[in-house]
Amino acid sequence: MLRWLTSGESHGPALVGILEGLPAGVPLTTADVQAALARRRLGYGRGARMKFEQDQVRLVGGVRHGLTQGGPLAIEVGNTEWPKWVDVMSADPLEDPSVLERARNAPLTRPRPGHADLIGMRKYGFDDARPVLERASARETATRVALGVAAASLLEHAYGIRLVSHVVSIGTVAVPDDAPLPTPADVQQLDDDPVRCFDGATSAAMVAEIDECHKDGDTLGGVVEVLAYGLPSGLGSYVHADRRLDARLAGALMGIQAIKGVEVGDGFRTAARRGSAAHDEIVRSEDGTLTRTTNRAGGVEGGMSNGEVLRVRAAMKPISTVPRALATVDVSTGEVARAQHQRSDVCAVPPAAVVAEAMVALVLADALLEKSGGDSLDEVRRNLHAYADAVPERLR
Ligand SMILES: Cc1cc2nc3c(=O)[nH]c(=O)nc-3n(C[C@H](O)[C@H](O)[C@H](O)COP(=O)(O)O)c2cc1C
Ligand SMILES: C=C(O[C@@H]1CC(C(=O)O)=C[C@@H](OP(=O)(O)O)[C@H]1O)C(=O)O
Repeated sequence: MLRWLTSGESHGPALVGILEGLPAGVPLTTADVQAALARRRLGYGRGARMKFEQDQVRLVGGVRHGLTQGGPLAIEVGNTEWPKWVDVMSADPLEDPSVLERARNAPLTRPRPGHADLIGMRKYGFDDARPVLERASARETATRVALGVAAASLLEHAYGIRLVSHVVSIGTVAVPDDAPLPTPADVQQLDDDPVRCFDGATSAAMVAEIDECHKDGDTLGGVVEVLAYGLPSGLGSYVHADRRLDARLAGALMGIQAIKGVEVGDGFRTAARRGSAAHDEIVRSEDGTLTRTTNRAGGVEGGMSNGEVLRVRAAMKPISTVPRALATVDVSTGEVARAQHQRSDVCAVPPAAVVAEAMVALVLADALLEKSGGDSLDEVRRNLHAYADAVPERLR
């Protein structure tokens, strides 16, 4: 079983992620993690913070000479902006609390609709939204992406599984339904695109939509898709609700800040179809193996991977800190007010795709290890191939 945890605040000294349950021998370097974090910073529409802040990666535990050792992996993602926040976010009591008067510490008492601010203050007993937003912030997704690198490395080195993430819509601008799916060979093109979109014309329209929205002092959401190529058949199970691969993927994707809906395969569109046009017929291909004429299910049937390309989508709501600030109440005075706003992303759908890819990697790595067992990468690989080889000819 693969377990993960993260800790840290948006403006704290660092975030920390721990991943337990990885076998020994999985390739992982500081540069791999740094590259993944750089991809998470990409995307047209992000705010000023992405330009001046840097992620500083340190592999703290679980890796030696570029290979995991079987113990918990610990990754620290330091924040170069920390010197500006040492007083406001100090873990220890301040010797001279008056420094806070000079620091960025005015209590945040105008909770932002769509954020955790108001309910977090109510629930944890704070008079100030600062501690709520510090932990609710999607800055935390940096650690998930860092841990996802180790999961993706396991998937690739154990069985050649490769993930791809891309943006399928921003606001009302969407890629055409019949647009080709990107493959692992297209990842560089996606990384180079300003909005991580595989369709050139749609990408340009998305950029224009973000510009328009920015001008209007507004924000945007959208839909991302993650694809997994090369999965073996039989990850997850139909035997119990919490073993279903689709349920685990949906839970992991819904666990990302601002994600409000998940689709597996054609998802909600399938509900409008007749059964004869909703499923994927089984045919014998020329090489003698069983295959499908379509992939509407998105690679999952009966809560298990079916050997086709996995396809999951996640819908992100528009950024909650709207520059044309929304109505709220100042909870310190009870007066009608406008929500707190300093700066914000206009649109964070492209980085959300990278975060979704990391979450899918973590779920698939967990499901893969559940199938294979194994304490070393070699053992995982051997077991997976033994399983695949043992499937009788008539079922392949
Ligand atoms: C990659 C990413 C970047 C985000 N950037 C911002 C941002 O700059 N400003 C903002 O208000 N919300 C941002 N959010 C979304 C908020 O954190 C989110 O709306 C908030 O946690 C409340 O959403 P919830 O109701 O799903 O928890 C971002 C989310 C993600 C995934
Ligand atoms: C720092 C990151 O994202 C932040 C997520 C975020 C939010 O409210 O979720 C709000 C913004 O931070 P701030 O309010 O300080 O401008 C984003 O920049 C990051 O992704 O690394």
